[in-house]
Amino acid sequence: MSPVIDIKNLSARTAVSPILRDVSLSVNAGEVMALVGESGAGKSTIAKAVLGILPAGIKVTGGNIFFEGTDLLALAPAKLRELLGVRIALIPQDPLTSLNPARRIGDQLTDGLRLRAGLSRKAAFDRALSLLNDVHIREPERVLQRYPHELSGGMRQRVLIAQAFSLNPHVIIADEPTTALDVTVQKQVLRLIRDMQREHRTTLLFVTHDLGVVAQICDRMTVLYGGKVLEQGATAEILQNPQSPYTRALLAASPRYDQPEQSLKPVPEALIAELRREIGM
Ligand SMILES: Nc1ncnc2c1ncn2[C@@H]1O[C@H](COP(=O)(O)OP(=O)(O)OP(=O)(O)O)[C@@H](O)[C@H]1O
Repeated sequence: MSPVIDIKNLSARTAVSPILRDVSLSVNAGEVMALVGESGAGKSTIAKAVLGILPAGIKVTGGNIFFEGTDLLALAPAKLRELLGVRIALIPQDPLTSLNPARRIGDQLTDGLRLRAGLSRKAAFDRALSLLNDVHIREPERVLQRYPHELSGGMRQRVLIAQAFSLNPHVIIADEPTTALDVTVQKQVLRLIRDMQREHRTTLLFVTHDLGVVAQICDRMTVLYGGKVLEQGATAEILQNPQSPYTRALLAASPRYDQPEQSLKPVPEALIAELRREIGM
């Protein structure tokens, strides 16, 4: 089986420093791949590179990002825009800033269905209603009339999950999709993403710093530090038997969702210093 996403030797840098160092990873159809690492590891940069939305200060200096065999980095911007939202969709980190505050939920949710899938206004609203039902939003008719600020954070994220799945994309990139939510809502939203992913058999690239989240929904994981891949493999295997000293330290530093009272050990500074020397940071 050929991978849906196949990143090969991707490097990127700012004017002053490397951000991604020879990153390779592949995600097979229907699989959930986690990008894991602490802040600054380069997780979001990889996600943005796939989506073609790298900030102006970061340039790709080498490598390829194949999506179903097509190198996204070699694609004309207009062709890339055709894929985004339709074949490749995003569940963003902050639902409030990702929705237009001045437009009703219904109008925002139906845009893609009308403009990209060619549905009539009526058909798009019917589909939006059914999508809101799928993400367990009560009274969907009323919610379609609301503005984003009238919804809770969890509701807004459900709307964005509905939007991400609305055009049956082959890949969804979820960039820390539960970080902005409070803990009980995080669990519900995570379960929703997992259920939707399984039902639609969508390939999912899941950016997170939370190993508890990885354990719950990701089939495989890629551990990053300083823009470099340190370890990659099946989640269960890595969590049970991490090969990289950094992954071991990251595990020791993470609260276990099944044993939250256990004391945590921060990643040792000596290990970070050694890693930075190895990577050449
Ligand atoms: N617009 C930018 N200009 C310059 N450097 C940037 C820019 N955005 C990110 N960086 C740098 O790129 C590196 C990787 O950042 P990135 O956001 O990909 O990490 P991350 O693993 O997603 O971390 P976080 O969880 O904090 O978002 C960091 O050193 C960051 O400071």
